[in-house]
This record gives sequence, C-alpha cells and structure tokens, in this order.
Amino acid sequence: METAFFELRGISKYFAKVVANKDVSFSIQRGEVLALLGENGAGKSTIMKILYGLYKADEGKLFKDGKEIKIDSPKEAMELGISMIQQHFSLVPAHSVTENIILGNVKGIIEQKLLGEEIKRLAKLYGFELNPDDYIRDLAVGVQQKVEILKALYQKTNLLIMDEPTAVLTPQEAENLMGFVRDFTAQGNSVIFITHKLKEVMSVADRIIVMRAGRVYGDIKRAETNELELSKLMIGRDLNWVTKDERQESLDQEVRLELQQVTLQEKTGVPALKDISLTLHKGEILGIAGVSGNGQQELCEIVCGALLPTKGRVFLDGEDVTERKIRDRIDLGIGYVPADRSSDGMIMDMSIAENMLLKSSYDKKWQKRGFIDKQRLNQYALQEIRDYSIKAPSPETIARGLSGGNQQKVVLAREVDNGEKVIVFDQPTRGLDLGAVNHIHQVILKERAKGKSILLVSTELSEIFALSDRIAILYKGEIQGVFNSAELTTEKIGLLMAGFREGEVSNDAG
Ligand SMILES: Nc1ncnc2c1ncn2[C@@H]1O[C@H](COP(=O)(O)OP(=O)(O)OP(=O)(O)O)[C@@H](O)[C@H]1O
Repeated sequence: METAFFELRGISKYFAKVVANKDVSFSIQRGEVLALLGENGAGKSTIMKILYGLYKADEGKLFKDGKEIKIDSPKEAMELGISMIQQHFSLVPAHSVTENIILGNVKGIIEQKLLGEEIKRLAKLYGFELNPDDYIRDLAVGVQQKVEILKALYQKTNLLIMDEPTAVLTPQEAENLMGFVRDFTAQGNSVIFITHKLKEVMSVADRIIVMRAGRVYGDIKRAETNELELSKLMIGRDLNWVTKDERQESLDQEVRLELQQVTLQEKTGVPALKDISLTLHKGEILGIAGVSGNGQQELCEIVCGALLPTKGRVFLDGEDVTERKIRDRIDLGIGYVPADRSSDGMIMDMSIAENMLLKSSYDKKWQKRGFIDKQRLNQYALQEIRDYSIKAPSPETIARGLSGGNQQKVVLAREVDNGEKVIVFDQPTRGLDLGAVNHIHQVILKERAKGKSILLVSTELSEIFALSDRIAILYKGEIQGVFNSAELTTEKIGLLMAGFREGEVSNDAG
C-alpha cells in the first residue's frame, strides 16, 4: 500500500472529564480531498487542531511520509507544509487585508505596495473580490473569510485544513472555492475540510471520515456512499424535516416592525443601505436573501439599535424607535442573533449561564435582593442546555470550552427569549449540524406561531425558501424587490441577488 502523506494513529485528547477525541486513526494521501463529518461537538475541530499543533494529543502518534513527527506548534505545522483556516477568524481588525495576510510571514522591510499587488493577483486567481488596503474591521464576515483563505494560500502549503470554509460563502463563492480545492489537489497537494453540508462532501471529497462522540465511525470512499447513508452515520437516526404552514395568514396581521426609507451613509468597504422600506407583520417570517456583504449586517444592526440610520425611521408597533439604543430595544422585545457569534454574541471567558444573562433584562428577571439569583439562572441555563441539546457538562462550563456549534446554540437560546416581539436571525444555522439545523428551524416556526415577527437573513437559499412567508432581496444596500415566497424560483432569486431588477428578470426565470 502507498505510504500515506500524513497519518494519525490512535490519537486521544481529554479536556478534564471531556473526551474530545478517542483512539482516532486515519490517513491522507497526496492529492486527496478528505471531508470530516460529524455532529456539533463530535471532535472534528479538536483532531484538526492536534494536526495543526494547537493542541497536544494525550495519546497517539503522527506520521508524515511514514516517519513519525512531532507537531508542537502551528509554526512547526507550517514548516511541515500544513496550514489551517479556523472556524473563527484570527484576523486583526485594526490591520489592513495585506497586513493580515503577511502577518508573521515577512522578514525585513515590508513593501506594502508590491505585496498589495501580489495579494490582488492571488485574489483574482481565485475569484475573490478584495481590496488589499481595506481594514478588516470594515469588512463583512463573508469578505473576512476570504482574507483568511488567502492568508493560508499565501503560505507555502501542501496540506490545507479548512474548518467549515464555505459556511459564510454564497453558493457561487462556495463553488469557486471547490474549484480551487480541485486545482490545488490536482497539483499533488491535499485538503482536509470540515463541513456540515453533505452536497459539498459529495461534490468534492475523495474520502469521508465520519466522527461521533470523539471517535471515527466511518472511513468511506465518496464513490461508495450517498447523502442518506452519511447523515445516518453522523446522527444515528432519521430526521423529520420541517415545512412551514403554507397558509399566508400572517400578511393579514398588524404591522409590527416598519422601516421607512432607511439610509445609512457609506463607509469604506461597507455597503451603505439606500432608501430601505420594509414591513414585518405579526407572526411573519421575512427572509432577506442576498450575497453576504450587501448590507445584511447593517440592516440587522439598524433593527436592533446597534447602528442608527443616517436618514429614515424605524417603527415598532407604530412607535418611532429610531433613536432608541440597543438596551432599550431589548427591553422593547427585539432579539438579535448576529452572524459572528464569537465576537458579537458572547463572552468566551464567561460560563454558559452568565452568557445567557448577557444583554437580557437582568435587573428585573434575575435579581434577588439586589444580587443575581445564581440558582435560578443555573436552572434556567440547564433547561436551555436540554432544550437546545447543547453539549456541555454543566451551566457553569466556560463558553470557550464549547465546540463552535454549541457556542452558537447558547446565543440562539438567549436571543429567542430576549426577542419577545421581533427576532432578527443573521445566518442562524451557519456551522450547525443537520440535527441542530432541523431543531433551529422548528424553533423559528414555533416562535412565529406564537405571533413573533422574524427577520431571517441567510445566504442559504434552501433555508430562506423553507421558512419565509415573504422574501426580500438585498443587493448593494438596496432592496431589489419583496415577493411572496411562492412567487420565486431559485433562478429568479439568483438573478435578483446578482443585481438584476424585478422588471429585467424575464418570466422564463420566474
Ligand atoms: N478548549 C477546550 N476546553 C474544554 N473542552 C473542549 C475544548 N475544546 C473542545 N472541547 C470539547 O471537546 C468536544 C469536541 O469539540 P470540537 O470542537 O472538537 O467539536 P466539533 O466536532 O468541531 O464541533 P462543531 O461542529 O460544533 O464545531 C466538545 O465536547 C467540546 O466541548
């Protein structure tokens, strides 16, 4: 048998009592694309962090070309030709794209201009639209992700590890990335990528490793499996997919939230919002479709009060709330699940219970004689842990110790409760496994049935279609049109997302 490029043999990793990996063995050949599948908390990120030198294995060995190796730091991993793009960005917000890409890679004087050109070339090669001089802090999540990818490409890499690389990309961008993966591996390089998207696995992987509860449950050739078998292997049961109640009675309901000609002044790199007028009824889900970075985040922040519009008004139940700040809007019943959970949604060094208290009206809800009622808070957190199947030993577990998907569930659980009237979801299922996606969709429909109004921003068209009563398309900060979801097809929505106006989209596409 051919000697493996890299091999992991009998790797175990423990975090106190948590068994993150147990006796994990698999290998990767040169030129091979390996997909790593598994539920949230299955141990995928941990095993990759071991290969990248971020964690030290408690048991087991690593090999390259048949020879045992030690990888004690990312620097050592990079020297062996391994790069990893992590789930949460490691970019410096106050630095430019160029500065972030070359960070730690340049010796001597930095010739910014030349490097900028080189980065532009690299970006163009892979179809990424980027301005090397933009500051990271001004870029939308989707664009930041592209910088991460370029940063890894800039280093001399033979094994590229990607932890959910397409989570923030549009279908077209994801397709481009997969094209890159094919080209990159055709030159004898290897790729391991973690994903929850089975379609992606079936389109690009040569082999699939399925993990469950820290162990390898399957090591299968792509050609010998299918999506159904993979989902069963991953979660050990069948899923009942939710469908929304087709009756569109929500439109007859009163208007809950109204945006009137909302405009946001342009900042460098950030798309402005132009003259946005939208209504959201009681018991309605309004989907916002669009390529990421077209103003979605700004729109969400205007609704939740983190940004104030330059022009235009925001009304909640007929009351003008334009000038009301975030804290007031929470008290008024607006919940917000931001796209970038790790930086905007939670405090990593606090426990799950403390994170659940964050932003909520703790002065009323959680106080007992002037102090926080810890017992009640823990009980509440425990219930949420059960309801959302958050994999954590206790409410006191520190957020940093949770897997990415489980951190996300904590924010979701809290904001669904905070939003008594309106809940804004920005990419609610990004990074979640199939079971969790299914659960969140059920939660969204349940909250709608209670009469809450939902603003659902998603780059996943299947999610937009599955849940929304009406769909608005956002392009370069402008609404391209608002439609009943039955009026739209994937083709039509795709054209609108690409900037075509309603009148320009032919009937054939609809
Ligand atoms: N630094 C840490 N401290 C304590 N526990 C940890 C730490 N990192 C991971 N764990 C635990 O190890 C287990 C595996 O986590 P890991 O992040 O590898 O899962 P994952 O499969 O990547 O999940 P996801 O799909 O949600 O990203 C989880 O139970 C997690 O809570």
